[in-house]
Amino acid sequence: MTTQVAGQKMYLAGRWVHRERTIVVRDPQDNSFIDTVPAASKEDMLACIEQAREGAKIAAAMPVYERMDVIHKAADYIENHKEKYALTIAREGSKTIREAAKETARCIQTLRISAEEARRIHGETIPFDQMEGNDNRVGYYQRFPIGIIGAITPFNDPLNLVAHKVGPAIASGNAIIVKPATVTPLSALLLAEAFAHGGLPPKVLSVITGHGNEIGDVLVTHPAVRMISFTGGVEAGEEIVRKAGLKKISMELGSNSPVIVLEDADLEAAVESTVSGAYWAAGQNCLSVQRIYVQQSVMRKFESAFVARTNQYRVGDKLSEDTDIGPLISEKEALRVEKLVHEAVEKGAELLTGGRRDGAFYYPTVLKNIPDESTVAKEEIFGPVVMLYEVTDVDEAIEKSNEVSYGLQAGIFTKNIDKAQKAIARMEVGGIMINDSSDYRIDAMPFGGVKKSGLGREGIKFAIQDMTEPKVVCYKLSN
Ligand SMILES: NC(=O)c1ccc[n+]([C@@H]2O[C@H](COP(=O)([O-])OP(=O)(O)OC[C@H]3O[C@@H](n4cnc5c(N)ncnc54)[C@H](O)[C@@H]3O)[C@@H](O)[C@H]2O)c1
Ligand SMILES: O=C[C@H](O)CS(=O)(=O)O
Repeated sequence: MTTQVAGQKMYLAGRWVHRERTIVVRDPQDNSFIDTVPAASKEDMLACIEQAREGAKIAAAMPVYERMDVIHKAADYIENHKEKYALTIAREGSKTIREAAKETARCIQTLRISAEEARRIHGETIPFDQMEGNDNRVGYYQRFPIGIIGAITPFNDPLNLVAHKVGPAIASGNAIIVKPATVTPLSALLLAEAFAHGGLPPKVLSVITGHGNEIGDVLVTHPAVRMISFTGGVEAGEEIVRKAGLKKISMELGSNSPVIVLEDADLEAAVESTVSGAYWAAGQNCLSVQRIYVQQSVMRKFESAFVARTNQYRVGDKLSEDTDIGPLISEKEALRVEKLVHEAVEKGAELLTGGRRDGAFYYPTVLKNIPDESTVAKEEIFGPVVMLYEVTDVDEAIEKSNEVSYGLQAGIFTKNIDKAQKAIARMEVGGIMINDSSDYRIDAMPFGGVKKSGLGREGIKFAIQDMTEPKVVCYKLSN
C-alpha cells in the first residue's frame, strides 16, 4: 500500500478533512487507481477520540425519534444513490457488481432494522419485595449507552458490516469511531456521507482512514473508548483482545464452515446451496462453505453434480452482470490460496477441478481425500476452495465438523428430524442451517460464533445489548 501526497477526505467528528499523507485505493482486479484517502496519524485518532467525548453526550441526549429519523434518512440516501454505493463496493473490493448490489440492499435493511430497534431498548421493573424486608421498595433497570465505541472492520463487506456497527451504535445513543479496512475505505466513507445527509449531529460519528495497527492501537487502548467492536481475522482479533484492557469487546472472526449432506438429502438443493455458499465473494466470506461431509452412499452422485455446477461458474470482470466470481482482494491473497491448495495436493489431496490462478483471480477449486495435516483442513482458506469428505453417518460427520478451532455457522441437509436435532445439539457453532448451507444470514438474526470464531453476537438487537449497560433504579418509600 503506497502513501502519496494530496488526497480525498475522511470524516472526523462531522467534518470532512484531508491530509498531506494519503493511501492510494486501487482496484484489485487490475490494480488501477481509484482514489486516495488520508493516512491518519496517531494524533488524528487522539483528536477524534477527544471529539467523541462530546459526541457521546450529544448522542445520548438525542431522543429516540431523532435517532430513528436520522438512521432512516441515511438509509433513504443510500437507496437514492444505490448504484454509486454498489459500484464503490465492487471497485474497491473484490465483489462482483451483482454481489455489491446485494450488499447495498442489505445495508439499507440493516439501517432500517437499527432504526426500529431504537424504539425497543427496554428495561424491566424489579420486584424488590421478593426478598423479605423490601416491602417498601419499587424500581426497575433501564439501559443506557456506554459512550464511545471503537469499530474496526474488514475488507470483504466494506459497507454492510460497517453499518452493523454504526446503525446499532447510533440507535442506542452512542458515539462511534470507525476504522475501516485499509484497502476498502471508500464504502465506509460513503456510509458517513449518508449519515451526514441524514442530519446526524457532528462528533457522533467518525470514519478515520489509515493503517490498522498504527491508528488502531490508539483506538483499542484509549481508556475513553469503552467498547471495541471488531470484525476481521483471528490473529488481529487476538492481538486486539490482548491490548484492549478492561473494556467491552465484540469479536466477529474467521471460520472454516462445515456442511453435512446425508443420504436422504435433496441432493439437487444441496449442490446448489453449497456451490453458492462456497463461491460467493470468491470465497472471501466468513460463512463460506469450506468443508462438505457427504454420506458414503450418495458421495459419487453429489461429487459429480457439485463439480459440474462448479465448472459452470463464470470467473471474470467483476463489473459484468454475467460474472459469478471476481478477483480476490489482491494477487497476494490469490497466491496465498494457491499455495494452500498446492500444499494439500502435495500431501496427497485429489484436485477434482480448479487449482488455477490468473493474477488476483483464483478459479473455483474442489479437493477430496484431503490429509488431516494439511493447512486447508484446519484453518480458514478465505478463497473459492471447497473440500469434500466421505462419512459413514451423521455421528461421524458431526464429530469431524467439530474438529477445527472455529465455530461460526454450519449446515445440514437431511429430511430426518432426529438427525437434524443431533446436529443442532452437538455441532459447536453459533448458527446451524437445516437444509441450507452455512452461508445464510438475515441482518436481524443473532450472528457470531464460538471458539476462535468470535465473542458475542451482532445482528442489531444483540449489538445494542452489548452497546448499552443496564442501570438499576430503586426507590425506598417512606412507610
Ligand atoms: N465473523 C464475521 O462476521 C466476519 C465478517 C467478515 C470478515 N470476517 C473475517 O475477517 C477476515 C478477513 O477480513 P480482513 O482481511 O480485512 O481482516 P484483518 O483482520 O486483516 O483486518 C480487519 C480490520 O482490522 C484492522 N487491523 C488489522 N490488524 C490490526 C491490529 N493489530 N490492530 C487494530 N486493527 C487491526 C485492519 O486494518 C482491518 O480494518 C477473515 O478472517 C474473515 O473470516 C469475519
Ligand atoms: O463475511 C462474513 C459476513 O458477515 C457474512 S454476511 O455477508 O454478513 O452474510
